[in-house]
Amino acid sequence: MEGSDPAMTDSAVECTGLVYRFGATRAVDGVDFSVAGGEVFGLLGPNGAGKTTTIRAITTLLPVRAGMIRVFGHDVTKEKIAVRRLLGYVPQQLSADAALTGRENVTLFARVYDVPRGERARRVDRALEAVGLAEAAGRMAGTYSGGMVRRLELAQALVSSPRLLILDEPTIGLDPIARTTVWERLGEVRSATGMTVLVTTHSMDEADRYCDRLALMHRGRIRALGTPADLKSRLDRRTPEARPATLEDVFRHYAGSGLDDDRTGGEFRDVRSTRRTASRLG
Ligand SMILES: Nc1ncnc2c1ncn2[C@@H]1O[C@H](COP(=O)(O)OP(=O)(O)OP(=O)(O)O)[C@@H](O)[C@H]1O
Repeated sequence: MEGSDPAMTDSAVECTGLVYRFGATRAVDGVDFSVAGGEVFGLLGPNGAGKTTTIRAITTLLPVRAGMIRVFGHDVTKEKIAVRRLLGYVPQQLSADAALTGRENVTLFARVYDVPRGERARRVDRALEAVGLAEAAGRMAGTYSGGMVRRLELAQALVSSPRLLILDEPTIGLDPIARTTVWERLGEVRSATGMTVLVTTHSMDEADRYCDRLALMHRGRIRALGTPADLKSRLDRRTPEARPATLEDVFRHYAGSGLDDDRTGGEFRDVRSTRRTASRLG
């Protein structure tokens, strides 16, 4: 598919047989899934399940040594630059600079992503507007609330007009109103542009409400895949109970007793990284 026309495929992401090891740890252990163009696809799973490793491979930040990933038909190994041009990525780690204004932060990303100089100012304003930060754009990012920082990071990723936006835990550490605002802004950009969204989350509630389809990961593998309604109704058939299954029931069924269960495979560094993200946003 080298040099193929991305418009020729409806599939935003095709991930086949992905295996990724950190030394002896098989962080991703044979993962297959595809994300259709225009959908919001959620990767759900406990700490250490392999979600971040999977999306870092999709973004080309980790090498794909076993398996294959295509983004709009482009092979992430052979066509790195083409893939990067199609992507926006909001990592878990802080990507905004507290000592720069909101506008300066987004402008920096516009340069990094090679947004043509003549279009930069307009695209930066549009991205800030899209996330509701037009008025605060002249303020230092260090004075922003956690929700504003997350929306600023969203603007940074949107400035290149990506066809695929990848978000790692976009609402971690945010209060309920800030969470809703992030999702609403995302929804508005999606309806305006048809952008595809791939998101990792621990929030069952958000996965249920905002994702078209979900893959539930546990110990490097996908244990269940489908729409939130599918996943819940499948569980209903297996364990008929008085009340309908929730997504949390689905999660417990496939991943053990809960997010903080020590059998789920999360390690110290997983907790540390989650806390670091949460505290800088809190
Ligand atoms: N740089 C690294 N070096 C060594 N092991 C790592 C590294 N990154 C991840 N791992 C291990 O790989 C496994 C999967 O980690 P990953 O970060 O992909 O999980 P995750 O599902 O994203 O977790 P979280 O929800 O905590 O972000 C874990 O066992 C983790 O400890």
